[in-house]
Amino acid sequence: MNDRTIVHLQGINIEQAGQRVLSEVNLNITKGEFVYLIGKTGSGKSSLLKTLYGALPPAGGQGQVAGFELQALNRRTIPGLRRRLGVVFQDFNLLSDRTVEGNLRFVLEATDWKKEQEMQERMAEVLSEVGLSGSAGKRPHQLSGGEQQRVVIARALLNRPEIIIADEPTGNLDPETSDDILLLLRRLADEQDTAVLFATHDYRILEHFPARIVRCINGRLIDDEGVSL
Ligand SMILES: Nc1ncnc2c1ncn2[C@@H]1O[C@H](COP(=O)(O)OP(=O)(O)OP(=O)(O)O)[C@@H](O)[C@H]1O
Repeated sequence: MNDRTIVHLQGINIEQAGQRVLSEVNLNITKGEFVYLIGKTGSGKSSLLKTLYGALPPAGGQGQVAGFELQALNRRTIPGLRRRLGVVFQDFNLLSDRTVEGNLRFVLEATDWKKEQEMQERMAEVLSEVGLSGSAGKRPHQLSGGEQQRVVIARALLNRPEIIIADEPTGNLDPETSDDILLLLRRLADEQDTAVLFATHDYRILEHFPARIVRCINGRLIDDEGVSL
């Protein structure tokens, strides 16, 4: 572990409804690193991601994410952790009755931004980063699936997260649009030093855009070489 470590798990056990899903998980991710998380359906990818964003307390072991101790998280500290993370799901989860700007504003207000000019500037910045500067006034249904996922990524970037946790973010997108979203996240990792943990079933993406891979298999997390982490 060093001062660029953003995820540090040691011997973490993960359970769902009292059943062990993953045992003795060790994982280190550093700032700016791009990591794929793969594994068959039901192998524990989403459970691991939930543990990282504080939605599933570990059933044993030790872990830190963005400086927060996972075992010590509680209702008071979880909002602080969530502010250091950007979470992107397969379903876009945008508020359909609000514009793109309204969706971004909703998050800024929920995370205590107060000054109108600063909010305007930050919304313009994140929309520019995802290539949607002209779309602030549109509603989600006026955007394509790829554009909606870009809005979700813009929303995830608002508070300058140290890591983006993406759970099958391209699962509902066609191959070309999936590539665009993947390349956007990889550019953010390179240019903004944001780590990205990208859960996917899409072996085409892994082949076309190689990066570090961690795999859930037989209740364990293993690295690219098949060594138990
Ligand atoms: N809320 C829950 N309550 C009970 N069991 C759950 C819950 N969520 C997941 N599980 C179980 O935990 C195991 C791991 O599920 P998880 O969703 O983490 O897998 P996954 O690798 O993300 O799968 P997929 O690729 O299908 O999303 C599965 O056996 C699943 O049935």
